[in-house]
Amino acid sequence: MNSLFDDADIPPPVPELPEGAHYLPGWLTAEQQRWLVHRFFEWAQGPVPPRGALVRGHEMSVKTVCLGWHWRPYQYTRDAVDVNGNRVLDFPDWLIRLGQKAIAEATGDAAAAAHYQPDAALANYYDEHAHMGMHQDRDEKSRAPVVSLSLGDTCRFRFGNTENRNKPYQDLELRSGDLFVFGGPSRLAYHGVTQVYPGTAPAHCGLDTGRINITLRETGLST
Ligand SMILES: O=C(O)CCC(=O)C(=O)O
Ligand SMILES: [Fe+2]
Repeated sequence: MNSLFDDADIPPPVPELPEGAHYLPGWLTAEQQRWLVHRFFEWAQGPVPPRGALVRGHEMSVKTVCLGWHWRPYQYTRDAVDVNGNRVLDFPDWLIRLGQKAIAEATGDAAAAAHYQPDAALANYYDEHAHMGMHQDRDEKSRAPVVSLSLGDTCRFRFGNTENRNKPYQDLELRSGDLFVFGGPSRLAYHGVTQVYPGTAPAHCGLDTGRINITLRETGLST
């Protein structure tokens, strides 16, 4: 076999998604991925360490560090009241611009992109055993889209409907560098991460083990 035509690096076909959901595989360059991975490790050294949030008394397997606003179920606060009480890091300007670029390229709607003002980021770290159950992102007052960036290991991402956790849903693989956006009629779709595939992170992404996912949101809150 001629390895020139090896298909290992060709992503699977892009699935048909419900209105408002957009999947842009390979959106981040290798350099951008490495840069974001470094930022994640800086954030993790910041005033609030990553922690598994308590959901109905159970600690999530995913460890989360927040920017702008601290998220805990089912509330945003400026201070990490359920961790160490410290105020979270500010939401950086460059991350607003990255979010706007993501909206522009995912939706083609330049006006929506210009108005997008994400003010909270949840940076999640998944080890090989971590997963995230089906849920809606509904603690935000704003219904502006959620922008999701994936780094490191590939995962199986389940994107469902707005009614319940069950079918219909679609499974897709989110790989390092992929962008996923959900807004409009898909803003409150249930979604989750059913599996992380260890050892699948590309060497260029700067993360040896595990997966990082960064979601950007507009909280709709002020001060
Ligand atoms: O890790 C992902 O791809 C999804 C993360 C997510 O749904 C969340 O942080 O609310
Ligand atoms: Fe979510």
